Amino acid sequence: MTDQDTSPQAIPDREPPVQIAHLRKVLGGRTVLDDLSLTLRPGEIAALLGPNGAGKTTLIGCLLGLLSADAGTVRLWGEDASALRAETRARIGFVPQTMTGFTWFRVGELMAYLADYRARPTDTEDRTWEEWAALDPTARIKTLSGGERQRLAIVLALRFRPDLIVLDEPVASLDPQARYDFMRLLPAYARRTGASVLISSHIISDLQDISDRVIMMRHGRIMLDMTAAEIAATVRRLSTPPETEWGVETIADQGADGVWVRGWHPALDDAAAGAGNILLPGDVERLFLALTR
Ligand SMILES: Nc1ncnc2c1ncn2[C@@H]1O[C@H](COP(=O)(O)OP(=O)(O)OP(=O)(O)O)[C@@H](O)[C@H]1O
Repeated sequence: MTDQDTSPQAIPDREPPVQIAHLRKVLGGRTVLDDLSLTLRPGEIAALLGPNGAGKTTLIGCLLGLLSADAGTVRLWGEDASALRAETRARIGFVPQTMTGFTWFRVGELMAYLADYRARPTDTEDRTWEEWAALDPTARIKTLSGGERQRLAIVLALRFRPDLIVLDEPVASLDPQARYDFMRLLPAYARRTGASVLISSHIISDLQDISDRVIMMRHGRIMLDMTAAEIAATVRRLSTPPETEWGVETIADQGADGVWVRGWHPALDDAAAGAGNILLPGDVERLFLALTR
């Protein structure tokens, strides 16, 4: 990697990489995404969390223009996601949940084939992902294990130095060492290249460490969209229902286990404890479990 920006898009973008407004998607007669709005800013790393069936993959499909919106708009750098120019499409690196196809290729052949096919040159100086993946270039793709295919999908998506990286559960089949290394390399790489990242995963502890922002979905809607720091500072679990004058909003009621609130100020901690509350600081994993129960 050189410090010089070798990407063809050195001019700052006027529009955000992702801008979704009032998106609705119906699949099989069911509303799977419902009035969903989301903006991703340049260089931001956003974690997309949600239980099975929440709509994460559908949202990613709409974002990439693979699925059409039934209502609302999806724009990438100001362009309609369903009609992106080839140059704009080449700015996106997408890692799908599972990589299918291309089974007859060898690893090295597929890399070369896709490098020719893309409207953007491969970053040949930066071997971050090739080194991380440690794949045999002569191996046939049909012989790769699930985790090796996942590594390949990551290399194929990222070696073009994308400006927008979209990852749909990229680590599910990686071994612990590969996952650990990936979760350290990804934010460093994004910071270095200025890429924006949207990453979905069920492994919350991974995401909370690397993301600037946590987006929690359920039933096709965004339930919470905050930075991890905001969650730590302004979200608490109280053991008793909050006093109204504290000016907080209840976001999840766990009955005997207490109430999650947002809009908290750390200066209230002592007063709340003095009133007999057992306070739990905002924590992404516990909050997710409370919101999606
Ligand atoms: N083609 C389809 N026809 C009907 N329903 C669909 C279709 N594709 C997805 N769905 C439904 O849409 C909902 C959202 O699915 P989606 O794959 O987006 O969820 P997800 O949040 O990615 O889940 P997971 O964590 O399990 O990957 C699910 O209830 C799913 O059954």
